[in-house]
Parts: sequence; C-alpha cells; structure tokens
Amino acid sequence: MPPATIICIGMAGAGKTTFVQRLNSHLSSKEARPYVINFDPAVLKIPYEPNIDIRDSINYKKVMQKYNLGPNGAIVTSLNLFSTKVDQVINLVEKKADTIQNIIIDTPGQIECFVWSASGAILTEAFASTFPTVIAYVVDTPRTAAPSTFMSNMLYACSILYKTKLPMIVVFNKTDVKDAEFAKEWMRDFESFQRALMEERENGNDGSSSGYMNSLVNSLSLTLEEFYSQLDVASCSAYTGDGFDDFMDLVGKKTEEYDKYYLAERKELLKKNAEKESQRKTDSLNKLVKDLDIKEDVIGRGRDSNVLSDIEDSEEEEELKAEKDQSAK
Ligand SMILES: Nc1nc2c(ncn2[C@@H]2O[C@H](COP(=O)(O)OP(=O)(O)OP(=O)(O)O)[C@@H](O)[C@H]2O)c(=O)[nH]1
Repeated sequence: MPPATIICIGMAGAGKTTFVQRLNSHLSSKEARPYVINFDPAVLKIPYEPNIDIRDSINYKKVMQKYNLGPNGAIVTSLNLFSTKVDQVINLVEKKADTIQNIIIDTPGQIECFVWSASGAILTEAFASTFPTVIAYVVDTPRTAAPSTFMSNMLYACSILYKTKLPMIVVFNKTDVKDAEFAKEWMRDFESFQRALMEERENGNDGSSSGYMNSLVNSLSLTLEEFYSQLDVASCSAYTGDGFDDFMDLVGKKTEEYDKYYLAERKELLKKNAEKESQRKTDSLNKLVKDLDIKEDVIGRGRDSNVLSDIEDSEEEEELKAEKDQSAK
C-alpha cells in the first residue's frame, strides 16, 4: 500500500510544528517511522529531524534581500523556487515508499502563502496525485473558545477544503490547556452553537450587534452544518501526546475515503486538464500556422513517418535488387 501523506495546515501558532514533532515520535515509537518534510522556509528551528527540508535548498533571508521582499513575499517566492524541484522531491519520496507508511508535511503558518499560492497548489497536487493525501487542519483550541472566533476558524478550514479538494481532519490541538468537547458539541448540535453565539452577543463580546451581522452569522452557521457533516474531528495535545492514536485511526479512515471518492475525481480532473492542455497546444499551433501563412500540406500529419517509410522502402528495394543480382550470378 502506498504511504498516506498528512499535510499539516493551520494558523500561525496553532502548534503545527509541535504536532509534527509529536506525530513523528508517536509513529517512531510504534516502529512505523514516517517520512517528514518541512515546507516552511522561514522557520528558525524545528524540533524534529526532517528527511527533506526546504531550507536546505532555499535561503529565505537571501531571497528577501535579493528580490527586495517582505516576509510573506519571501515565503511565497521561496516556495515558488522550491516547487521547480517538485519532481525530484517526489522521486526521493517514491524511492522510500516501500519502507514507510506515512509522509508528514509541515507548512508555513502564513496559510495563504501555502494554500493560495501557485507553488503551494503544485506541491499539494504533486503529492495528492502520487499518494493518498489527507489535510490535518490544526486548530489552537484555547484560542477558539469564543463562538465568533470558532466560526471564523471553521470558515477558514472550509475554504481550505474547497481549495485543496482533499479529505480533511480538523485537529483540536492544545487540549492539555482546554478540552475540545465544547467545539465538538457546537459541530454536532447547531442549536447549542446558536445559543453560545446569542450569549456572546448579549454579553457584547463579539462587537456585532447589528441585524445584518446577526443574520449573516446565522446563515453561515447553517452553511457550516453541511461542512461539518463531511468532516472528521480529532482532539490532541502535541505536548502530552494525548489523542494521537485516535488521530491515526482517522487518517486510516480518510485514506480509504480518498481511494474511494477523491482518487476517481482527481483522475477525472487530471484527464480534463491534460485534454485542455492538448487542446491549447493544438490551438496555438494552428494560430502559429495561420500567422505564418504555412500551407497545410507542409505540416501534414505523419510527415516524419512518411520520410521514414520511404527510407525503409528504399532499403527493402535495395535488398531485393541485391538478392536478384546474386541469384542471377
Ligand atoms: N500547551 C500546549 N502548547 C502547545 C501545544 N502545541 C504547541 N504548543 C505551543 O504553541 C506554540 C506554537 O507552537 P508551534 O508548533 O511553533 O506552532 P506553529 O503552528 O508551527 O507555528 P508557526 O510555524 O509560527 O505557524 C509554542 O509555544 C508551542 O510550545 C500543545 O499541545 N499544548
């Protein structure tokens, strides 16, 4: 079975890097050492030993200086430069594919730099079309305890699901600080979330007492109900290691889902893209021919092979002639 890829995405400080470190040691302790990749060019120190580290090929500080960029621009440019090596990255991982069960990917905290950049999409696509791939959306549980923050975070997760079109597990991290039961309850029971929102509004904590905000929040929470129905939720503490067995069970479930639904969709998408690309090439070739006013018979299809068959024919004729001459003698 090909190894499952877990792409860890989450807001800055949600605990992605600590989560990757804990997951790495959790799997290693079960003698299922994963393949770990760091795609965050700006991180100073990582508490695990990655198999592939973007920082080995790209110097983020130099990118900043050379192209005169700010922090986010430099992350995007570093990812762009690195994405040109994506084939080599996939080759390296494929060589190890028989000996590993999981690939774990750490991404930059500036989600938009990864999820909404062309290079992030290229890297994600490359993995998703080679291995079963799952998104682990890491959430800072204590910092999402307010209903309006919770909703913003879930809308973000929803947009990532929409963009990547990959199976997703929402990981409520830092449960050693705050239990994630409240969040699970809000996801299960729409009314309990509405009540919490109402309380927040009555206490004047969300700063949105206008009628417009009320109706917007209500309709958004209904939209999220549909989103939750497709989600799987894990609660973990990257500090204590709690919840990692459950998380890995969900990865197994989502991998099956990937094989069942997403893979077929992906193949269809890749096929459509290939068709589009081939159509684009034909169109631009036709345009070029038209622009250069080249006559069609000059670029007639099979022209090269016609020349080849001529050579073969003439060779055959030569051989036949030689045979005839021989027998005549
Ligand atoms: N209490 C507690 N703290 C945690 C946990 N996981 C991470 N942290 C802390 O949260 C802070 C941020 O953790 P990181 O792992 O650096 O978070 P990140 O999402 O990788 O951050 P960026 O790379 O900046 O996006 C650090 O101080 C961690 O020690 C956890 O499970 N429990």
